Amino acid sequence: MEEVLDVNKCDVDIQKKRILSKVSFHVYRGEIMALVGHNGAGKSTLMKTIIGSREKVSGNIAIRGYDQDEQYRTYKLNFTYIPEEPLLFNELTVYHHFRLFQQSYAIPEEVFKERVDHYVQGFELTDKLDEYPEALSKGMRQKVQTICALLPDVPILFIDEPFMGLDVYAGAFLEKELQHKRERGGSIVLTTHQLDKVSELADRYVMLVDGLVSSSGNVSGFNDLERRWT
Ligand SMILES: Nc1ncnc2c1ncn2[C@@H]1O[C@H](COP(=O)(O)OP(=O)(O)OP(=O)(O)O)[C@@H](O)[C@H]1O
Repeated sequence: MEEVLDVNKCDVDIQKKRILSKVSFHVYRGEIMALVGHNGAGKSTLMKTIIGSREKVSGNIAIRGYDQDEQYRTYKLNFTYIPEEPLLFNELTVYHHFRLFQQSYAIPEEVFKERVDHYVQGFELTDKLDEYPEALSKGMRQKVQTICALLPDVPILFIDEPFMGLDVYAGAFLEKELQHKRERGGSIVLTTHQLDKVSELADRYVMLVDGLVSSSGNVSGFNDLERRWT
């Protein structure tokens, strides 16, 4: 199996406190990996470290063999990220956000138009394309951020709490899109507190307890884990 993400013995400190300790795991091509754990276990910190917005003290991270420290420019073109809280630009319209992603990831015009149409309809944003973020609800901003991350065909997508803030219809649409992405060979790492989503959607899980990987494995064994965890 082809390894897409390799996280190797990562230590992360925040304000001199060790938040992640020797975290190691990998993600294969075409699989969905769920990061689970209690509040404060370190899931968001781990994601931020992988995408490069938080520094590690030691360890290595590579995506498709591109090292985060040595080859960051290529590394970052191999993933997209949906943060827990939408981070949009006040001075750009919804459509301009999509254009920005098109340019950053060199998406061909035809593909871009087709995908924007598809996602905007699926997420019910057709009448919002010319709006600025301040005129959108939080859920709508989350949808815009989600579409941006879905537009490029990157090998791996990181999503912090994908279903938080989305209505039932949008959540179901996103779930279907994530499954399509996986069928096309894409990999996804997501954090979630919704344990039903883990068994429904993910292939494997990594469980963090106080910044340490306490267990990992196939989701088929997750029901047992869930009994121990809750
Ligand atoms: N900016 C920060 N300053 C100080 N401490 C932080 C900061 N960000 C995270 N932490 C600490 O790091 C630890 C891990 O937090 P993190 O947000 O990664 O947890 P999480 O597993 O994502 O939690 P949740 O499920 O609540 O989202 C917590 O103890 C938290 O207090």
